[in-house]
Amino acid sequence: MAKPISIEVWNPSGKYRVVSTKPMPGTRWIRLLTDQDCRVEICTEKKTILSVEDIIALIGNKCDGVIGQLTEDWGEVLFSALRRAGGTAFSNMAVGYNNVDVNAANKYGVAVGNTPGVLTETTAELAASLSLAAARRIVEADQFMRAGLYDGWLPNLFVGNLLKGQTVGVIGAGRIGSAYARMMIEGFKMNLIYYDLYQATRLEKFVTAYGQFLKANGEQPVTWKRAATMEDVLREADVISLHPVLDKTTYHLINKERLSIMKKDAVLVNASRGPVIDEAALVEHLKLNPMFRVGLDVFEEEPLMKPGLAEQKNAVVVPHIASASKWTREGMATLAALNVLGKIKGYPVWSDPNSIETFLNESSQPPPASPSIVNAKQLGLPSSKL
Ligand SMILES: NC(=O)C1=CN([C@@H]2O[C@H](COP(=O)(O)OP(=O)(O)OC[C@H]3O[C@@H](n4cnc5c(N)ncnc54)[C@H](O)[C@@H]3O)[C@@H](O)[C@H]2O)C=CC1
Ligand SMILES: O=C(O)C(=O)CO
Repeated sequence: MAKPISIEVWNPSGKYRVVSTKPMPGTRWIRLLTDQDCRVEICTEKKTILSVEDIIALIGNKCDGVIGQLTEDWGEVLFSALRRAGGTAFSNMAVGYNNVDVNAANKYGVAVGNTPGVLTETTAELAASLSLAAARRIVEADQFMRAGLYDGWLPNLFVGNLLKGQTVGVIGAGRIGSAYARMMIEGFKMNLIYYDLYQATRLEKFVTAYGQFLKANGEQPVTWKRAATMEDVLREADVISLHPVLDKTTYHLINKERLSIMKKDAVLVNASRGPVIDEAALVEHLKLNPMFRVGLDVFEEEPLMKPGLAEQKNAVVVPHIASASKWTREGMATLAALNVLGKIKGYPVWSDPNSIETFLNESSQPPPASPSIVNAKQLGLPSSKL
């Protein structure tokens, strides 16, 4: 017999059963659910990544909705199990939902929520941190200090790259890519080149206005360019940060060939999804080009790194923590819980998933709506007029 899964239960007499596959930061998300007659069951298993079988056991025979994680494989098997248990609501505690088969969810009439907006700045700040850490060799220098190797200032010690006046390249200039671009432009007076399927009009206007401000102050103005091809970004930029969604069009977007056209001393940052880079090709490139540096938050086969990556001094690696600020993680939990609650209660879907502040305001009741349901149209869910 399978070992029972350990859980923590809130409001045992609640009418609706909502399962969270992981403990999540804060308590507001729990309160919002229990106040609305939900029994909340939180999986407290020590195991980091739950299997499909573990989640089927959690869903059980009666489950109205599940809050899940980006490490879980939400496809046909789980959505059919959820539907059999009477459930129609699922939310990822993440903005990216490449772990979710939305077609399967549609087939079983399950709403799929995600958590955009609340993590935009936090994620962009981590991408900016990785850019700086890689450009200025901060991790290498830290290790050198701790190893007791510092025996005095030297003209050639840990020389890195100056950002001011250089070009920042952004691939995927959506919410996070645009926020990152602004940080690098405003903070370090970098010029912008970006590639996206859509024009980033607000970002372009910001750079134009900031350039005019600098010029009026007698400083060198910053500039922007929307690249016709991704290769243009790779050839021209000194620091390149990847922020697209992961789908068929972005899988191995950065491969051996594209790495070879980048500047030999470029900095490449990835805080989107690991498979956007062919990581084995990247390891080879790092070995052959010691001046080329990367900052990685995500990996092709998490939690693993491809062989050789950990040994490369020109790589800064952190464990998928880009959205890990307290405010953001509590906000993600709140949005995910409200996505599930909204569907269970038959609330409409918030009409602008980018404007979620009202759901995050702790001193007021959130509006009766699901903040962000990605398959609302396919399921014919009503849109909130609030
Ligand atoms: N490392 C982490 O902890 C985090 C990672 N993410 C990842 O970042 C991604 C982006 O998040 P947001 O900015 O909120 O999403 P978004 O939807 O606002 O931006 C994504 C952009 O990528 C563009 N894009 C799509 N296909 C493309 C292609 N083939 N070439 C170039 N651009 C393309 C889209 O047009 C869009 O502008 C998420 O999907 C998620 O995978 C998000 C948050 C935290
Ligand atoms: O939200 C996401 O997509 C993440 O990767 C975690 O914040």
